[in-house]
Amino acid sequence: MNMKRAFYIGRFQPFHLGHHSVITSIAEEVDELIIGIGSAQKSHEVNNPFTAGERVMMIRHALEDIDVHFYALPIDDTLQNPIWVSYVTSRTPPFDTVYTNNPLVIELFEETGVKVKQPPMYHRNEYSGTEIRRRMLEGEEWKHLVPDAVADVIEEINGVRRLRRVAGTD
Ligand SMILES: Nc1ncnc2c1ncn2[C@@H]1O[C@H](COP(=O)(O)OP(=O)(O)OP(=O)(O)O)[C@@H](O)[C@H]1O
Ligand SMILES: NC(=O)c1ccc[n+]([C@@H]2O[C@H](COP(=O)(O)O)[C@@H](O)[C@H]2O)c1
Repeated sequence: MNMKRAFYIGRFQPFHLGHHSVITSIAEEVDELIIGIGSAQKSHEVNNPFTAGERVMMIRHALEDIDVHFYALPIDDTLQNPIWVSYVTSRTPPFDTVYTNNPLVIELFEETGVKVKQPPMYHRNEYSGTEIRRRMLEGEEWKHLVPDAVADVIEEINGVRRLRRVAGTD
């Protein structure tokens, strides 16, 4: 069995339609995709409101329509950057390509000889976790920027109320 397996890492706070578009394109190039849920230990913060388990739920439901085997795996941060790549690979199935636009992630993987591809950005001004959290806080429309399944998860966990509470605006 010689599978083409790739790794895509993000915080997914929340998982949005930009992530969905990237994964749809990656799915055409690989047999299996490992989705790393970064900063897994963080939640209940203005920039990281959702738990790792809630982000697993978002991804699981949002990707029901996608034709690729995927693993959504929470990955905690490490205190030291130089050990992060070996920590990641100790927690994931083997992969040969990383998809990311994060400069630190690019640097750390390239230093260890792993091939990195940078996916194109989709409507980055709106499809952005930062913009979606801002809209939630300001009471603006945000549901059209995420898959319907993600809006349902956020409603189920009362995510907007939590974000406002941790931001001290509710
Ligand atoms: N609109 C988009 N189109 C394509 N790729 C995106 C888009 N938004 C984010 N990405 C990429 O997805 C990966 C994971 O991103 P992340 O989960 O941090 O989302 P984000 O929208 O950048 O979140 P935040 O604004 O909270 O930092 C990163 O490589 C990021 O560059
Ligand atoms: N030392 C570390 O723990 C380390 C290093 C590089 C990236 N990361 C994580 O990888 C993820 C990258 O995702 P983004 O592209 O969404 O920023 C983040 O969760 C970030 O914390 C962690």
